[in-house]
Amino acid sequence: MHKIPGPPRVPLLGHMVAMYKSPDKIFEHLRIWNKIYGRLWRLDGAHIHTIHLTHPEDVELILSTTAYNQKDLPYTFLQGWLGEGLLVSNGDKWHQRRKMLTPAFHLKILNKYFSVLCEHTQELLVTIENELNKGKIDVVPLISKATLLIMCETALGAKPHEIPSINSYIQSIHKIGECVVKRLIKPWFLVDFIYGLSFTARQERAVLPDLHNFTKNIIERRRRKRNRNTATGIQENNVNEVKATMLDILLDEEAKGTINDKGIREEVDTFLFEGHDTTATALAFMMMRIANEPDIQDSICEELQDIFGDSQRSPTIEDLSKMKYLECCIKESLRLYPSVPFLSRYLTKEVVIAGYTIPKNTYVDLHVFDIHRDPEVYPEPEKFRPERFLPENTAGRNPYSYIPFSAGPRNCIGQKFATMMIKTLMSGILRKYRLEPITRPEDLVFIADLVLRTNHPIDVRFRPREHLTSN
Ligand code: HEM
Repeated sequence: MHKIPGPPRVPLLGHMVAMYKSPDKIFEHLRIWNKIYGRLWRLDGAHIHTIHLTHPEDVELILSTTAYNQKDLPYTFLQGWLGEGLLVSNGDKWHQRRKMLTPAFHLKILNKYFSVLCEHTQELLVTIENELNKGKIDVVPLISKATLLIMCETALGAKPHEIPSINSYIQSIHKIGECVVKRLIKPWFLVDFIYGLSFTARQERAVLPDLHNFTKNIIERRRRKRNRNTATGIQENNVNEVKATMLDILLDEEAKGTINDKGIREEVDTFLFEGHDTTATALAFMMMRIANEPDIQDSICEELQDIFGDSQRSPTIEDLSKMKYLECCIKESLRLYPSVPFLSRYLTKEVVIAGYTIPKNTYVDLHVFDIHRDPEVYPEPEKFRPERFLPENTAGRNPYSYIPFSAGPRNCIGQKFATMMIKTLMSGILRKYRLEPITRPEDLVFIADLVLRTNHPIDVRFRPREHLTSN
């Protein structure tokens, strides 16, 4: 281990001093160290040793097998909120829950969600129209609200009018993210007792009831509705409602005794966060980037014109499968702006990586953001080039050089649904509006957080397409 390169260490403190920085500086420094030390390097803080990886072959070694898919820090910092939900659980519990929840993402079920996606797209277009007079719109809160409402209705069966306090739920998630990052950079916060006494812990404790009550109310409402339907013999099929939501699958399992109320709440909290925040992040960055790439935006619109002509009709699932160029743009956007910029694993057994023997109890951080910017794999990596993802250009590329949804047995369970959401919302927006740049790619200052965020708004101007020819 001691032969592995890394930034200079301070005796006893290791790299703790180097890591004690603001969230934007941490993000920047991790990137600088990736550049200086390359494929494999090391950071130590107190008794914690972390290996940092940026090479697809090493990433494959870790992600392709269940042998190295244990999660520990920083995921354990989320346990006050997400308990032992799928994102943070390990071992048999993770395996059993993953098996239980996989049917909720079967294509047949996702297709049933499609009409809900279309309705929410229309509502988003109305919201945008109402905000046009502002001249520019910060797309992060706009899209976060839309994806949260979509997740509530599809995964949990809750209609918008049944959901209170959406804005405060979103703010509470941001607050938790800040607490996790503060806990990571202050090694004394690794001691639960010390952390518990801190102002940050008090902030975390203050927002947890908001987060938990939000989902608890939705679960209770669904339970009561199901009980009423059972009592009156109504089948959800007959009431024109999306059935077999993820929550219904969990409530069915509860009836069989394979999960309890606490387990249901853990999974609902996990899905709601993972499902809406990552997708909103992906969409927000994509809208900003497309606004800055007028030729690419024109090409997407030509494809949409070929599919829809001048019709205002709603899309169908078949239409989505024809949006090949838009799909390449989504992939290219997720390459440049992966919603989850870092992944972390905890080694429970020794592994040899790039000739170094890494002992067990070491953390392994995978730098998705920089893996996606390797100039050997993606020449001129900062350029937005959707054609990188045309089938003829991906042949022969190591699949672990593109991991916005992670990869292997612990990959993102919601990947197909996320892509469907992004395609539906993005195509709906671009059919009605031309996106024009306010925030530029070079203005972005990323910060270390649970998902990729910036320390400033991401603004875009929306110009109605019917006005374009006359203006
Ligand atoms: C663009 C949107 C999305 C992106 C980029 C994304 C990305 C990811 C990534 C990178 C992971 C692995 C995290 C890790 O190992 O630390 C993950 C896991 C997960 N994602 Fe997503 N995700 C997206 C959308 C969704 C959606 C829509 C859902 C649910 C409906 C979802 C549910 C989950 C869950 C439950 C896990 C944990 C899986 C496990 O550990 O077995 N995600 N996601």
